[in-house]
Amino acid sequence: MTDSPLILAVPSKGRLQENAAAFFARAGLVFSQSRGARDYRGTLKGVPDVEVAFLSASEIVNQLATGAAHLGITGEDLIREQIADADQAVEILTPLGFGNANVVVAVPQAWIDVRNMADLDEVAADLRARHGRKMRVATKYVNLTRRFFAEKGIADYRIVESLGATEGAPGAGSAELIVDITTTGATLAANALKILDDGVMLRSEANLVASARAPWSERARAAATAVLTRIAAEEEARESREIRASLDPAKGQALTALARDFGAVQPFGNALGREVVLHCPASAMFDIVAALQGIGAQDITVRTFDYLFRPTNALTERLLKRIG
Ligand SMILES: Nc1ncnc2c1ncn2[C@@H]1O[C@H](COP(=O)(O)OP(=O)(O)OP(=O)(O)O)[C@@H](O)[C@H]1O
Ligand SMILES: O=P(O)(O)OC[C@H]1O[C@H](OP(=O)(O)OP(=O)(O)O)[C@H](O)[C@@H]1O
Ligand SMILES: [Mg+2]
Repeated sequence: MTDSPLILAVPSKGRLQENAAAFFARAGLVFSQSRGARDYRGTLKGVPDVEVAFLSASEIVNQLATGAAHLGITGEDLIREQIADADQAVEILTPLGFGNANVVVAVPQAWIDVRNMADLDEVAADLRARHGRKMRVATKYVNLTRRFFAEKGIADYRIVESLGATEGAPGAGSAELIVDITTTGATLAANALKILDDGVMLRSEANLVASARAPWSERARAAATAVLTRIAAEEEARESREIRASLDPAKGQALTALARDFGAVQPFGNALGREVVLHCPASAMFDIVAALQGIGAQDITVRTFDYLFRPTNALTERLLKRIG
């Protein structure tokens, strides 16, 4: 425990695998799987004290919840479904912009009069009256479903646990409706299902997640800081631009005001003679260029970075604040 390494859990299959690998690669974090591609453990090139565990998105949630892994990438849908006390057990460090999918309640398109969750009350009553049984909901999101249906005041139903091909359940007659994840809607459409108007239970995406229960040794902390520093520097770089220009030094005050107005910084100060260097949010770049032209700047160039290392970063701060 005192000097356990950092365990980093990475999706090894399914929808998140490719994007997760690309995400780490962008941050300059390259896996080495010493014993060939079927090895489920690896290391990070050039970052000591990290053990990489290649697991399914769902197993990553289990390991974060128990503390068997320190950091991992997985879907929020699985976190909310599989961990009852998610906010105690884990800290979501940042959403990653991939693996987007909604967990939804869907019913047969043929149910023309059923549009929202409240309408399910009538469906349930009808099934009971006519067939003497409960309305059945097929899903693998048992906990999310119970919570959401309770919030919507739907109580008269039964969950049929599904382990795959959930969308086929109504057609096969094993359930009346389903709760499942959807991205393009193609699978729902292929099974003649529609999402209820208020039936989006959760908008999920992949997240970088830390375990609050893992053994955060000094070694693990240092390794996590090294990993998060690279991830944050890549993100900071992607969201930033460097602007250089030639400007009359007498315009120093106007330049300082301009930088302040647009949230730009002058990393080398105001003392470069005619040379101006600004770091700015990518979104403000064209406005800043126009403003610079407005005060007489010339030969304005804009560059992107591969990495931008700040003295500290939000990811590391968030982690350290949480694990104390
Ligand atoms: N259609 C989808 N598009 C984008 N992301 C998805 C999609 N379906 C699932 N995901 C995300 O990826 C996670 C993993 O789902 P995926 O189906 O890839 O897992 P898996 O490794 O195949 O495991 P299983 O065998 O249980 O399905 C989901 O929980 C969700 O966060
Ligand atoms: O809205 P769509 O873009 O059609 O995507 C939705 C489908 O994708 C997922 O299944 P997946 O392909 O991962 O197969 P699985 O059920 O075997 O996990 C999910 O369980 C849906 O079935
Ligand atoms: Mg799947």
